Amino acid sequence: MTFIPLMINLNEKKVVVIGGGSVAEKRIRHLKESGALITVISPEITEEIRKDWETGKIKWIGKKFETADIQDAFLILIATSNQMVNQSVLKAAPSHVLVNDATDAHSGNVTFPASFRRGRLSISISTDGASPHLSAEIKRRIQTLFDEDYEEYLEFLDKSRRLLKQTSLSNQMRKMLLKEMIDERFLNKDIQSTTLRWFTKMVEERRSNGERPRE
Ligand SMILES: C[C@@]1(CC(=O)O)c2cc3[nH]c(cc4nc(cc5[nH]c(cc(n2)[C@H]1CCC(=O)O)[C@@](C)(CC(=O)O)[C@@H]5CCC(=O)O)C(CC(=O)O)=C4CCC(=O)O)c(CCC(=O)O)c3CC(=O)O
Ligand SMILES: NC(=O)C1=CN([C@@H]2O[C@H](COP(=O)(O)OP(=O)(O)OC[C@H]3O[C@@H](n4cnc5c(N)ncnc54)[C@H](O)[C@@H]3O)[C@@H](O)[C@H]2O)C=CC1
Repeated sequence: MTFIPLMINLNEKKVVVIGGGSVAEKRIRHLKESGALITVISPEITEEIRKDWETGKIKWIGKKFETADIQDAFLILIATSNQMVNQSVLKAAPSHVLVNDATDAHSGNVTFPASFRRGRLSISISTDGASPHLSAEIKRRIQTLFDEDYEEYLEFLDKSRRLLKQTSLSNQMRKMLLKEMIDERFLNKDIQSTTLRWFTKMVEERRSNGERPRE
């Protein structure tokens, strides 16, 4: 049995965080980007979590964990430093719910990798719980290989791909061009604009010939 990587859409999904310390804070910082509806269950919370609560970004219930807190959750994050509490959350979690245990990779069914984004490019590293430090170190090394220019490059690749779908080029030619653009010289913004102009022209020519665009 091994954990496999998945990307997840948490928009509007209920995420319940048990615990309000530094680990919970780190997770919440990350989760806020996802559009999840975050509820924190914890008698005490950090300054940063308190600010999120005061500004309405998250819900906080200032009490100890009880089974009823997690019954309608989509994802449960266990982040207290009390192993007895963590065990009782694990026991109470419905079997179909996603559970992350920050204190033990294998006791839940999802783990958090080290990750970073460059716009629509996202890169994640996991060590199956063996060494979070190594994940973080590998992330730092990979970050230097993919600089901020990748954000725009991804947008360029997306636009190009959409335009190419609307041209009358053969599938083979389209694939060849898409592959050709996976080259460092296309990180250059001038080359990007020239390429997009060329693709746009091909689409317009197709339209003016009265041909329907591809579906
Ligand atoms: C299972 C998992 C939790 C999950 O999935 O929720 C987990 C578990 C544990 N972490 C522990 C400790 C530390 N974790 C970090 C850092 C990170 N931990 C992250 C993920 C994960 N950590 C998941 C597995 C990821 C994988 O498989 O590689 C990262 C990658 C991502 C993130 O947290 O967002 C993030 C780096 C982010 C970045 O920089 O990018 C540091 C370093 C630091 O803080 O600087 C330390 C201290 C040094 C040390 O102990 O190694 C302990 C022991 C606690 C204790 O001793 O009390 C446990 C429990 C255990 O397993 O023992
Ligand atoms: N995944 C990771 O990256 C890391 C995980 N850890 C693990 O995460 C655990 C938590 O670490 P920290 O956040 O630093 O601990 P912490 O001590 O700062 O916070 C613990 C939180 O749990 C809350 N809590 C205690 N009893 C509770 C209960 N009955 N119900 C609800 N909330 C309760 C407290 O109010 C507090 O907010 C540690 O046990 C550690 O093993 C630690 C470092 C990194």
